[in-house]
Amino acid sequence: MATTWRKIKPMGARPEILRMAGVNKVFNGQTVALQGMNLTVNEGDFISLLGPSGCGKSTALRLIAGLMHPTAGAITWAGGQEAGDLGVVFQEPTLMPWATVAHNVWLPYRLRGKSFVAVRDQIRLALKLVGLEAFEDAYPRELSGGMKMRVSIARALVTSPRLILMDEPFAALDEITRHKLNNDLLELRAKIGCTVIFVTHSVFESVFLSDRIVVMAARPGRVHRELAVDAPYPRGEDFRTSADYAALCREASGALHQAMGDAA
Ligand SMILES: Nc1ncnc2c1ncn2[C@@H]1O[C@H](COP(=O)(O)OP(=O)(O)OP(=O)(O)O)[C@@H](O)[C@H]1O
Repeated sequence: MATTWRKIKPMGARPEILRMAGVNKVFNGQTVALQGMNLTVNEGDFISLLGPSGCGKSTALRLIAGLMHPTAGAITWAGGQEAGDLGVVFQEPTLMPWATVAHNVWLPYRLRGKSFVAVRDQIRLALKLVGLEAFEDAYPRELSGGMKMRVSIARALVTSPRLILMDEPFAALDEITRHKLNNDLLELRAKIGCTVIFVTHSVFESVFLSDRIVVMAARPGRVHRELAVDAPYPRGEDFRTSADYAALCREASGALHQAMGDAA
């Protein structure tokens, strides 16, 4: 993993890294999960995909991850995609119970044929970034839910990916742990300048984390509206309890209700 991190540029100066253009996804010839989805991702963006259940948020992530192909349209990486360009964090930490924390974080490199010893420093660095450097020899069963999720995040960022996809990673955690991990994720982003697409149902979480919120509508799944969250980072408890945050949440909530009304 890189030891010199990317710096997050101001919104207007971020180079494009990925583009979805006119993407449709139809399952079994009948379920139109996405129709005409357009999205441009720029380096350093923190984008939330916010929308009602079934609007195609996970489908969009799975398409970007290359786990399936669009029925129509194109997903293009600027400069082409290379191994290690993508890190993925799912709602469940999906750790191998028989392997130590360090061996779990090794997985993306192992799949590329790199020995544990060759990437040990990168693994240690990734664990340090998520505050688990003292747990490299622990097994998943010895960790709390929040710690398991941190291991999953370390595994996603160990290759210094250009883009990290997170599919409702904190949805199963209690409120306090979720807030803590939201704070830590922003700190992490400030340190390493990663680009994130984050799927959530939570207006509050999307406003707290993102600089762009893509509100999606269902039936068929599509982008309803994009909102810029024009609040400076770093964001912490002061932001979470501010009038600006409340106003931004009201705006995002209004857009979400409109999107759900559109779909009704
Ligand atoms: N493999 C599949 N086969 C058939 N239909 C699918 C498949 N995956 C998703 N769908 C359908 O596509 C639509 C979009 O699903 P998707 O999981 O992307 O929505 P979502 O916005 O992520 O929902 P949620 O917030 O509940 O996770 C839904 O109608 C879903 O039933």
